[in-house]
Amino acid sequence: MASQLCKFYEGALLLSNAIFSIFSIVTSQLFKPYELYLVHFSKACRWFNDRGEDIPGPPPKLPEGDRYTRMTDDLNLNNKYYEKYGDLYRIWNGSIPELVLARPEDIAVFYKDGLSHDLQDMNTGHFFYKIIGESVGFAVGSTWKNMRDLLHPYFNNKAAIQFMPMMIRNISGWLKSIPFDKNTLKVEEGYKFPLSETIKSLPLLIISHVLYNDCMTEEDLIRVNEITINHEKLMEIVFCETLPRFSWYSIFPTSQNKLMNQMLRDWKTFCFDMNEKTIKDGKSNPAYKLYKDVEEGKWTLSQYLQTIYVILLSNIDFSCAALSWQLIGLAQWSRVQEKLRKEVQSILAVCPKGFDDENFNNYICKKNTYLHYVCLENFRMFPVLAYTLPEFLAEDKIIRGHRIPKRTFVSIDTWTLHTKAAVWGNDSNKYHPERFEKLKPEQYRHALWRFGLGPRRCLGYFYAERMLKAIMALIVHSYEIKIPNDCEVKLHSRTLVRIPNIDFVFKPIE
Ligand code: HEM
Repeated sequence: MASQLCKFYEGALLLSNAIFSIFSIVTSQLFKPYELYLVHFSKACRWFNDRGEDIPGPPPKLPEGDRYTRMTDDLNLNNKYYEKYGDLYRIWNGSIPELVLARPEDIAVFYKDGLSHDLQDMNTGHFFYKIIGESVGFAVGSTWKNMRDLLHPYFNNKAAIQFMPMMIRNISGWLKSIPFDKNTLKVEEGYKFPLSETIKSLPLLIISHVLYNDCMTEEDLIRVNEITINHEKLMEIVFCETLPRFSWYSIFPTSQNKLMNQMLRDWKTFCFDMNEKTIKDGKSNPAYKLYKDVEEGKWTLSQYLQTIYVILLSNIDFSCAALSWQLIGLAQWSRVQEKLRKEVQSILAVCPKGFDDENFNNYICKKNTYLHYVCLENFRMFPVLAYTLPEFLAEDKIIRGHRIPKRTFVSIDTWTLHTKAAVWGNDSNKYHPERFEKLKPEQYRHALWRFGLGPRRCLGYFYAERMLKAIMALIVHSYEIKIPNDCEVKLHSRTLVRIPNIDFVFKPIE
C-alpha cells in the first residue's frame, strides 16, 4: 500500500515537474513586466551613488536568472559580464538581485565586518539547509564563534603540523595504489585514469584520518565511500533542481526525499558507530572529543553531526576540485613541473629519512618555495568556484560610492578578480608562478580567492594547503604527469564547484 502510494506521488511529481517546466517557459514571457519592474522601479534592486547612477548588470531572465548558469558555465559568464559591465555589477539569483564584486578594494570594504555577515541559507534552498543548515558553515554570530572555538584545538596550525607524518603516509599509500585502482588503465606511457574520479578518494582518506586517526579502518572507509555516493546525488539535486528548494517539497514521499532521509540516517549511524568503536578500543580522536562536547551541552547533536558532515563530505568536492586543478596546471606547463621536480629532489637530498624527514615536512609548510608559488598560481588560474556562494550584508555599506542596503546578497567574481586586479600586472593571463617571488601576501590578500577572504575562512585551511602541496611534491617526485594529447579539459556538469572532467597519465620516473 505504502509503495503504491509512493508510486502515485512519484507519478504526480513527475507530472508536476513537467508542468512546472512548461509553466516556466510560458511564464518567462509573462515575467517580462515583473523583470521591468525589478530593474527600473523596485528600489530594493537598485543601488545608486550620489550622482544617481545605478550599478549595471544583465536583465533578470526570470524565473532562475543566473542561479545555475554561473555554476555550470566555464568562466564564460565572468568574461561576458566583465566585458559588458566592468568589475562591479548585479546578477540575478532567481528574482533576488546579487551584487558581484571583483575589485580587491571593494572586497576589503565588504569583509571589514565579515563576521556579522548572515549566511542563513545563502539562497540555496531548503534541501541544502536540511543537510548542513545547522553546521559551522552556516552558523552566525555567537553560535558560530562557539562552534569555531570547539573545533579550534583540532584544526589549528599546531594540530595540522602534528598530523603531517600521517598525511605523508596517506599520500604515499595512495600513490602506490594507483596502478591497481579499478579506474586505472595501463597504457604505453604509464597509467591512465579519470582525474577527479580517482583523486577524490585521497582527501577523503586524509580528512577521515584527521577526524578519526587510527580508529579509521579499511571497512570504515568503504562505508564512508558508500555514503559519499548518496551525498553526491543529493548535492546534484540541491544545486540543479528547482522543486527541492522549497520546504513544502519535503512532505512528499519522493525518491529525492527518500534519498535524503536515508542518507541522514546512514550518516548518524556511521558517526555513532565510530564513536562507540573509539570507546571500545579505549582510544580517542577529534570526532569523539567533539561528541563529548555534545554530551556536556556545549553544542547540539545536530550541530555536531552536520559539522562533521561538512568537514568530511561537503569539503570533498572542494578538495577534489582544487587538487585536480593543481595537477592540471602542472601537467599543462611541463617547464614548471620540471622546475618543481628539481626543487623537490634538492630538498630530499638533505632528508636522510626521505618523505618522513622533518626537513621535508618543513618544506611543505614553507611559503617561500617554488612549490608554494605553483600552488598559488594554480588557484589563481583555476578558481574552484566561478562565483562564490552569496553572503548577505548585515549592515548598509557604501561600495564605490553606491549605497548597498543591508540584506543584499553579495558574491565574488573570482575569475575577473584573479585576472583583472591591478596587482597581477600586464601578464595576468599568463601562467607564471614566479610572479609570487616578488609579491608580498599583503599585496594580493584581497585579489586571490582560495579558502575564503573574510574572517571566517576555511576551517581546514592549515590541512588543505599542505595537503595540496604535499600531494604535488610526492607525485612529481615519482611520476611525470600528462594530459593525453587528444584530451580537452571540460567540466563535470551538475556540480557546485568547478570539477574538471579529464583523463590523466602518470608516467613513472625511472
Ligand atoms: C583544498 C581544499 C579546500 C578548499 C579550496 C576550501 C575552501 C573553502 C572555502 C572557500 C570556504 C568558505 C570560506 C568563507 O565562507 O569565506 C571554506 C569553508 C570551510 N571549510 Fe574549506 N576548503 C578546503 C578544504 C577543507 C578541509 C580539508 C576542511 C576540513 C578539515 C574544510 C573545512 C571547512 C569548513 C568547516 C568551512 C566552513 C567554515 C566556517 O564557515 O566557519 N575545508 N572552505
